[in-house]
Amino acid sequence: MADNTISEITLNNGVRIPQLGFGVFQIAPADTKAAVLGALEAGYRHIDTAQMYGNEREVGEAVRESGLDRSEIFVTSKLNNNAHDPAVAREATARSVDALGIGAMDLYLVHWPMPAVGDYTETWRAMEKLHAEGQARAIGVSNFQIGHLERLLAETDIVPAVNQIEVHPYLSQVELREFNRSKGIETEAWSPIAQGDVLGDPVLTAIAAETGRTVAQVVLRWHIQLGNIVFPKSTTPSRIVENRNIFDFELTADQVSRIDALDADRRRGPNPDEFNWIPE
Ligand SMILES: NC(=O)C1=CN([C@@H]2O[C@H](COP(=O)(O)OP(=O)(O)OC[C@H]3O[C@@H](n4cnc5c(N)ncnc54)[C@H](OP(=O)(O)O)[C@@H]3O)[C@@H](O)[C@H]2O)C=CC1
Ligand SMILES: O=C(O)C(=O)[C@@H](O)[C@H](O)C(=O)CO
Repeated sequence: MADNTISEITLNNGVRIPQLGFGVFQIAPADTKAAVLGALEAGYRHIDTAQMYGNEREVGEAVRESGLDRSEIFVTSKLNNNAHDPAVAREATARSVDALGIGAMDLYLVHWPMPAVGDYTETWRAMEKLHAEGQARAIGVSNFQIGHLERLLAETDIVPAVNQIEVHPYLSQVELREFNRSKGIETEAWSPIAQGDVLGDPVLTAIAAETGRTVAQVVLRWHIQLGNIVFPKSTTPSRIVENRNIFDFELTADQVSRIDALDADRRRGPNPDEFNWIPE
């Protein structure tokens, strides 16, 4: 407990991923390199970006300029919603790999299933080919519901390594996380502190007082003990450090249960069954 080392999880193809990372959604390109360098300085070794975020180039610059060996940093990106077509997916992936400029991605995800727009099984077939060609060490999905996963598992070959979904104390996603687990798919939790929405909660505030930690640390620690992979976003240097320091304490089973009980099925982001937004 006391050494505060970030734990790792072994994905279903043997690739290892740090359980804590740093998310860069809504970090402007001009601010991204400094934020990622700050996170790497604080000890993070896992960065979560996406074509949609417009900051892959700056993430890559930070990785290259960090002084760390490329193999020490785990980088995830995501296929954008306008690329649900095998040929378009191939072009989009080439642009991502070029922008990042760090060789193969460690993990590459289909960002949203986009059920009314394209056929995500065709997109996944394209991802399988890109993986076989070495563009990414592991491939996975994001925002896939149980029905989407069942179809993928029935009609394609590679079981996604992860499913990156919205999870926080107000949306604990018990059923979907259990489904992921039963299929060997790791759950990645996006908006792990609900973009700050949970931070004033009285139950969480009480547990923070009991543990001598901040509410953000308590919530991130809850994710870690559930087995979720998390990558909180912050551009505040003190919070970047605070969020990293969650491996030197443990919540009791009772504290975990009290956080579990906060589930209210309340999303901050879109419902993946209905979200079919295509960026320009
Ligand atoms: N696959 C998908 O569809 C999605 C993926 N994601 C991924 O998940 C990552 C994290 O999710 P995100 O939506 O950014 O939300 P988070 O739950 O990580 O919350 C980020 C917000 O919380 C604030 N914050 C961070 N740490 C603290 C702290 N210790 N105390 C108080 N406030 C804090 C940040 O402010 P400040 O920066 O000012 O410090 C920011 O406003 C994204 O960056 C992205 O990588 C996110 C959404 C969708
Ligand atoms: O951050 C992401 O990864 C997202 O997909 C979100 O931005 C999502 O598209 C959204 O919040 C739309 O309102």
